[in-house]
Amino acid sequence: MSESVLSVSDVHKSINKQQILHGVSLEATKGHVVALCGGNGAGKSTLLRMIAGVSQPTAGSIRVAGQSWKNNRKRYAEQIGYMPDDYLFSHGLSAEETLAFWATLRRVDKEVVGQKLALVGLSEVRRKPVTSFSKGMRQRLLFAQALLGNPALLVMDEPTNGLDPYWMDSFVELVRTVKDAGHTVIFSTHQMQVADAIADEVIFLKEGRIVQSGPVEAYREVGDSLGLYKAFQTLFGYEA
Ligand SMILES: Nc1ncnc2c1ncn2[C@@H]1O[C@H](COP(=O)(O)OP(=O)(O)OP(=O)(O)O)[C@@H](O)[C@H]1O
Repeated sequence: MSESVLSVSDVHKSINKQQILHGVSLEATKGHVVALCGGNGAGKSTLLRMIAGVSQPTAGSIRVAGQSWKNNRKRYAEQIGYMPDDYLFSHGLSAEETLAFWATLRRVDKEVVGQKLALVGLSEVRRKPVTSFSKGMRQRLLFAQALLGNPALLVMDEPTNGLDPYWMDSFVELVRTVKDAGHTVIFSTHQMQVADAIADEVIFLKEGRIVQSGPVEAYREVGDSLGLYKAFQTLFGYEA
């Protein structure tokens, strides 16, 4: 049997008495890429933040590489690299300095900084201020940050939002590289072409519930790459 890396079991979440998630369960095995798809307000970010350990479920449980936040927060956090949907970078710091700062927080050797910058293709611009970077370059830096601790699970919130086709393609390649290296990935998107390009499994979330899920091939069998678009349109009543 494949090794389970992420196990979300009957997770509920309420914020200010509003129920956001209603009993969500999902599994991801080692080296698998899961796309969490849904329209605005479906609960994707809320779920990903809980998997990342930023907030906690109201009920239910989440395990990552056998660890739970309740039992050991430090060990749990070590299993996860988190790429938020947005991040305000410090003014004046270069890419290298920014990553070195995060490496210190993570207690990761400084030499890893150079390796991760090379992996995401930012070595040549490592001394430039991050505030001069394009959206695609900043996304790459956040990606490098998420990989610093060599996590079992990479959690990414809308990683390709606002990227032009060039950065989108190179992002897809990066995810393939980390998948081949054995990392498990869960990411949210409403861009079906991204899900189609990199996901092994697709999960559709609507109003805080999983309404459909399955291997990406199953959608291709229904209508080649259009299968995912059609599923999205049918479920959410508009185009992705
Ligand atoms: N801190 C919060 N306080 C109040 N309501 C919240 C909070 N966080 C999320 N919500 C609500 O929970 C619901 C789900 O939000 P969430 O950001 O998880 O959705 P999403 O699927 O990521 O949407 P999007 O694609 O627009 O980012 C929304 O109705 C949102 O207003």
